[in-house]
Amino acid sequence: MTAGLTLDTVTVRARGRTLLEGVSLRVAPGDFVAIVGPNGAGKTTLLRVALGLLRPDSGQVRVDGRDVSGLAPRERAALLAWLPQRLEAAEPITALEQVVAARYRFPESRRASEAAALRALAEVGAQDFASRPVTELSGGERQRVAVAGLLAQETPLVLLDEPANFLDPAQQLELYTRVGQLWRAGRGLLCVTHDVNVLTHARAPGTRAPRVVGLAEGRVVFDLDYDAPDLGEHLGALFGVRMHSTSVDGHRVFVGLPRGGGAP
Ligand SMILES: Nc1ncnc2c1ncn2[C@@H]1O[C@H](COP(=O)(O)OP(=O)(O)OP(=O)(O)O)[C@@H](O)[C@H]1O
Repeated sequence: MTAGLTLDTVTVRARGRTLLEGVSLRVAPGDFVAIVGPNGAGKTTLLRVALGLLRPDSGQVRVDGRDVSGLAPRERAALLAWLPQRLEAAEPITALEQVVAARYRFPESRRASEAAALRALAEVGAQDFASRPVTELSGGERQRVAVAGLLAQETPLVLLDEPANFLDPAQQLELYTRVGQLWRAGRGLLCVTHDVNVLTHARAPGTRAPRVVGLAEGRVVFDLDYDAPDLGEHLGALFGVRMHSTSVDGHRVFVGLPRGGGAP
């Protein structure tokens, strides 16, 4: 099967340092893969390499069976959408303009692009921002506009770098519920997050679990289902804490505690 995103023994070096070492990973349509790891583990580097923004020193990245570095910008935009970690808004374009820009690969009229962009803004409850300059929006509002851009791009693969950045708890819950809808609609999702607990919101009752991939010093150290009994143990080792797993209203949640402390 060639559809989806495949990283095959990818190694990236920069300034004499190894940022990724022999990373192999596959995100097929309908997969939800979360990447977790300490600061500086290489998570963003992994996304950049997957997007073809950074060339691996060795190994291969294939999207839909093709080397990502050989894709023309429009071809790549038809396959991969991404939400970067930092949302820079240098130009005072409106939220609508920004989401329209996410449609550039579609051979369609301006009117059709605007209609699709407005639908996407409405889906994330950001229709009221449509005519406001993005430079005047709060971090959370800007994040919702960026998510509308992801929806408007209509790609089979979506890459997210800490999408809950800047969002309050209610917005985080909503965002991950929406991410879950994209997942169940058959998109392949690769999502960097510092907080595994948000993944529980992406899940509908009775559906399968997201995969959680641990990255440490540029290497994959585990690849487990969110339901795996030993996930807490692996997360604890990854972050250097004691990770307690519990259940709240049927949602599995993890709580990091200092090592050597007593039972909670
Ligand atoms: N172009 C570069 N040249 C040299 N070092 C780099 C370059 N890009 C990233 N790094 C280093 O590679 C390491 C991994 O960076 P990366 O941004 O991928 O980490 P991360 O896991 O996303 O971290 P965070 O959780 O803090 O966002 C860091 O130590 C960073 O300083």
